[in-house]
Amino acid sequence: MSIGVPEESVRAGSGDGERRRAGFEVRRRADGARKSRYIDCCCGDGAVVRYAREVVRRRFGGVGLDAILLVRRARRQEAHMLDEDAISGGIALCTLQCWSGNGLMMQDAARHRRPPTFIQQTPKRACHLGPPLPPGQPSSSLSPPAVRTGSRAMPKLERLFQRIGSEELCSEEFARKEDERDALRDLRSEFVIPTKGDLGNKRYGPARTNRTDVSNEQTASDDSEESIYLCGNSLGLQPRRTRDYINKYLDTWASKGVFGHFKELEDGHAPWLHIDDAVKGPTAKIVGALPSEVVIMETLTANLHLLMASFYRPTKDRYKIIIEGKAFPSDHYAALSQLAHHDLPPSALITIDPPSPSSPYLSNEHILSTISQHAASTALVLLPGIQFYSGQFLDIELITHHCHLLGITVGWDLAHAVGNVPLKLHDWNVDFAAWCNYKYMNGGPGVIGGLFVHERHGKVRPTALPQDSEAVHINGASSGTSSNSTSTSTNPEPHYRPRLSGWWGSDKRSRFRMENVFVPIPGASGFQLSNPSALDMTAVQASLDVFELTSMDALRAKSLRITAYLEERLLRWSDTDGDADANAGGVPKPPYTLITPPNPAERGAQISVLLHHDMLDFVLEFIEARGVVVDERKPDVLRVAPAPLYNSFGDVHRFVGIFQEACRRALEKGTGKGEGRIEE
Ligand SMILES: Cc1ncc(COP(=O)(O)O)c(C=O)c1O
Ligand SMILES: Nc1ccccc1C(=O)C[C@H](N)C(=O)O
Repeated sequence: MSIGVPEESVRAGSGDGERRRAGFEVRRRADGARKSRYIDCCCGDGAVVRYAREVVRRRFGGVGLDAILLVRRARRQEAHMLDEDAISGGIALCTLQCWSGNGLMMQDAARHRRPPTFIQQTPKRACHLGPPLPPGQPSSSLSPPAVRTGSRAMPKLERLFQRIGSEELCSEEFARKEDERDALRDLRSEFVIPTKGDLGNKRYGPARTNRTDVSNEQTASDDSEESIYLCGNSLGLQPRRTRDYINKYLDTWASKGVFGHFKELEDGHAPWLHIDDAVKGPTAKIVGALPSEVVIMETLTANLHLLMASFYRPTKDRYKIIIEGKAFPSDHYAALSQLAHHDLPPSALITIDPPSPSSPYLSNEHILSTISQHAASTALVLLPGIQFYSGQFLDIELITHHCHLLGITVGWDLAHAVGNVPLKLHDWNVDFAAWCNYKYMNGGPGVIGGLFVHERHGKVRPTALPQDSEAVHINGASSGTSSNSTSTSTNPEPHYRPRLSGWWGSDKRSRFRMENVFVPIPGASGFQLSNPSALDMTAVQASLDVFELTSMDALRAKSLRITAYLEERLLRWSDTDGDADANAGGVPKPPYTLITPPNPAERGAQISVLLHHDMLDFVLEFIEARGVVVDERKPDVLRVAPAPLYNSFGDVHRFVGIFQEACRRALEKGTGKGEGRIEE
């Protein structure tokens, strides 16, 4: 076997009936399976296994491949089950994924003991990966398969509250008990929750609302009551400490002037000169990076451009950019304008489109096959970690790996993912990523953003001597495109990835010497341009300090629970006491559908609700008059996001009550008769 370690055959643990039927055999390394956490998992026997091994050996030389798992993708359930088994055993997997045209590849292989034809299947087209190679044939004749490393990122998770009867689930008592058992409930007090009155009036500070609701009835009973704020996916709430931190910043500026840049103050924050370093550690934890791989700077769209200036380097053969069809407009414009900047036509922008307008879900198969289809001419893939509209959490690890196998650089817009779902940007080998700090990060409207550059792209090497032939190519970038193109022993400039530069990206020790020699700080900091707004940095620091009170894992645990609760409550529409299944048995269906993936592993905190047509305006007005804050995406979608840092189960309970009442009133008024539409 290519991994070249002693092995012993073992049978799978739980759930191996299906494996046995499919001819699965699981092998573990004998040299301490627990310690090494490696597994070799092959399907079928004889020819199939030999073929798979041969493909892997030729293509990857066995290097870094610890396991092979042939997954029958046409039956997703089974693929999930297999991966989950492996995860529960704490096992790292590499996956060679193959699809069969008819979904029967594994069984055929097991029964007939013959090598299958590997087909990568998509809803639209199938592309052959080709038949098994005869020995000795060069591997370049194979199209690369999708390969996953590391543990499965997207297991199929259960619907947590499915079995609880509606009477119990929909009671106030249930929400209260959930809040009592919520280990993070005290974090809510770290935030300023606007009152209903605050939201309604036009002045600063609290005041009673004079607003009337759409049906001219009594509005919210008590203006001093906390609003139901489920809009952290757009603008997060203000941490209480933000005001204190900003006051300190103002005091420092008022009392120290320019010395505030340099002076260590008692009980103060980091001198402004070092404020970028002070926020690295906590940021790195949130996105799963090394501190040197992240920097807080500029804003999201600006950062995407800066990163593309470095990572999108089109050539005659490879010049396309692939984005998703429903990309956030700013990303779309950014990608298009990058093409124009390089004198390339708009047709070089390839979009991964949802299968149908009413179903925004992008399956891995669809994403990977679109990328594969354009691989030969693609330079860059730019995708969202979480899709802003549907709330779908993309499989960053899988897609990144797929792109890398095809020689494509891939960047991620993490606007809706950062602070929302656990990320492992370093381990997932992500090339670059950018995000904003005003959504789940709670840094304040339009506050400074952040970016990630993988360690391998941020290296800065000392000037090479001319005879050092390796040094003329750094991280795949030709020295001819870098500012330091003429490398000689007298040239003081180091080698680094080309970029658009500014003085704040240059080494702190020489930054103020004004010598006009750019010496990039290794890592992401070397991508900085200007001195950052200390006011913005202070706000981000306050929000990061709230995150420091917990961990992304703890937040995710709560998020999974509270979002599942929201989903389950929305699915129980019936006025009567039936449970969720009763809806299928003739009880009226709700006048809305949920377009966010039902698998909790494939979403963050947001549930997008597609209302029947023409209901949105009425529903929104009705719920806003009662102190609910969610956001709308015309024509028919409401996005509802319980942020685990500050939202309670009580919030969700109150929201669903008001929202469903609004829907009933809308139906009574005669709206909501047609199916809803999502953005065209
Ligand atoms: C996915 C996504 N990308 C880009 C942006 C634009 O961000 P900014 O205005 O901070 O550049 C946003 C939000 O506004 C967003 O949600
Ligand atoms: N920054 C804003 C300013 C005003 C209104 C909305 C935003 C948003 O951020 C929208 C968000 N990106 C979205 O997913 O819709």
